[in-house]
Amino acid sequence: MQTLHFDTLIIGFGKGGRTLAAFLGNKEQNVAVVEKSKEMYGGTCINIACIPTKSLVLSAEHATSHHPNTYEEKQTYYRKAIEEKQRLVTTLRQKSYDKLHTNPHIRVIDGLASFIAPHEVQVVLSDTQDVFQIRAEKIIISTGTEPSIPQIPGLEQSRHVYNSTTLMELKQLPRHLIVIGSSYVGLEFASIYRAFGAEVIVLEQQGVFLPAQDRDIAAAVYQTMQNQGITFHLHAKVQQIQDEANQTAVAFMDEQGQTHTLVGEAVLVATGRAAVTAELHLEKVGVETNERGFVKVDEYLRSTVPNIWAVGDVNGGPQFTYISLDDFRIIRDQLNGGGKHSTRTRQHVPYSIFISPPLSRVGLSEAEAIRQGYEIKVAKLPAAANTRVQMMREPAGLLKAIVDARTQKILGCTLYSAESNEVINTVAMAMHADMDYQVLRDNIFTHPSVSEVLNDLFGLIP
Ligand SMILES: Cc1cc2nc3c(=O)[nH]c(=O)nc-3n(C[C@H](O)[C@H](O)[C@H](O)COP(=O)(O)OP(=O)(O)OC[C@H]3O[C@@H](n4cnc5c(N)ncnc54)[C@H](O)[C@@H]3O)c2cc1C
Ligand SMILES: NC(=O)c1ccc[n+]([C@@H]2O[C@H](COP(=O)([O-])OP(=O)(O)OC[C@H]3O[C@@H](n4cnc5c(N)ncnc54)[C@H](O)[C@@H]3O)[C@@H](O)[C@H]2O)c1
Repeated sequence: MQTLHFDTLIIGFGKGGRTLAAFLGNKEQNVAVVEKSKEMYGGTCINIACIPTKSLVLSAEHATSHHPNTYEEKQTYYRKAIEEKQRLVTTLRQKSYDKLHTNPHIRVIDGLASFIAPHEVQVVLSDTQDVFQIRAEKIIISTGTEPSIPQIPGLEQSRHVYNSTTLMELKQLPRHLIVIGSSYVGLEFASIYRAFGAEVIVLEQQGVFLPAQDRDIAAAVYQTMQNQGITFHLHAKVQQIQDEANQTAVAFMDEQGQTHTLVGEAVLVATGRAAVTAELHLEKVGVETNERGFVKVDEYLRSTVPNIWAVGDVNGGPQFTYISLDDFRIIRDQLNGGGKHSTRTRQHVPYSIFISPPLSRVGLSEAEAIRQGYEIKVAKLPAAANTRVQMMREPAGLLKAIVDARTQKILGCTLYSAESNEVINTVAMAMHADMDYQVLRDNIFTHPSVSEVLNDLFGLIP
């Protein structure tokens, strides 16, 4: 069997993997990137996650602002949005491929990789099914995650059940969407499809909505989404899915043990994501995984085998593209001899759930700060206090800042407001710079802007 030799082999074309490939290629090291699907050049984010969903969020907001009346009008906006999403994804996928492909030190291989030995991987080419081996000094596992599908009778057989990838392939706007799961994926899709005009019902097995958030923030989100026409059932145990002529029936049990049946055109399963490690045959080389299949790594992302690292979702860290990118920085620092950056030095990671308006947070919630024993000062402000969001006709939302009463440092901030996905980065920067909260209270911001609300919010700290 043919064996190719490389300095570094990267399995998976995701954010961390491809950024590392470009970095090493520019240093004239020989790198192979093995990706099992041409449709996934660029990875999950570009092709089936962040980029297409956020393109749909913007298109859905545009559609809402035009108040389409009939289903046909709504359908036209939806169809155009799907086309625009596809155009964007195709462009970015090609750009991503070209960036690696045009580098003479990088070889992109379209095939499925699995381990044979700590330095050896077998590759089955996607087109021809030809098999060869790659030998590399360093190997980076960057194989990401895929939808985790619960065992529900009838789910597998149904023609109406989708995951986040397949729902976005639907060219026809479903009249009703039943969403199972109310975290990032469930809420973002509920928000998008509702804005396009579908009837949306969300089923969540937990009894608490957005359990990681303070109750006042969660209540504000719940209320706003309800006002937008989304129905929620918490404590909902989905029991069965059964197709009817052009629809499907979803039976669930409520907290009291009563069974209800919902009928709809489409069901989205948004119940989390599982590590893509089964095909790698990690057991052959002693790369250990945890009970959920994620690769076990230390703070420098080293697996249990010395020359093998894992970056991105597959290492069980937070599932965000910017974390995958930061994983690249951890590896880069090690390969450069510095090795200072690690998951332990990573701090103040912000996040946003792209509902309308987006919910963004950095640092601790009020409840977490109290649990951790801090003496705190808290400020709260309705998002509508900001003139810019009023102008944008998006006044919904609630803002909250938590400050350490002894040190005046910012412990956390939650912004449920239009543009919060941008503004939260300013707060995160202030936290990184270890600034006192008064810096945000007194900083000169442009006017009118959403960021200037930070003057008002931190000005309310007692
Ligand atoms: C619907 C949705 C929306 C999201 N929105 C956001 C967002 O707005 N912002 C954000 O930061 N994050 C978002 N995320 C999370 C983000 O997409 C992921 O954290 C990120 O893409 C993970 O990238 P990665 O580097 O781990 O690898 P991935 O990009 O997942 O790449 C892994 C690649 O490995 C390939 N592969 C797997 N096994 C093999 C094998 N054996 N051989 C060869 N190739 C293989 C796969 O085909 C895949 O292309 C979203 C996720 C979802 C599902
Ligand atoms: N804006 C973003 O950055 C963004 C957007 C989308 C996804 N993501 C990432 O993708 C990851 C996956 O997101 P997700 O929302 O799919 O998963 P998740 O793990 O965050 O949440 C899954 C939800 O489904 C519920 N659930 C599980 N099984 C259920 C069942 N049988 N019936 C009813 N409810 C059930 C859970 O209680 C939970 O609320 C997240 O970790 C996130 O980091 C990020």
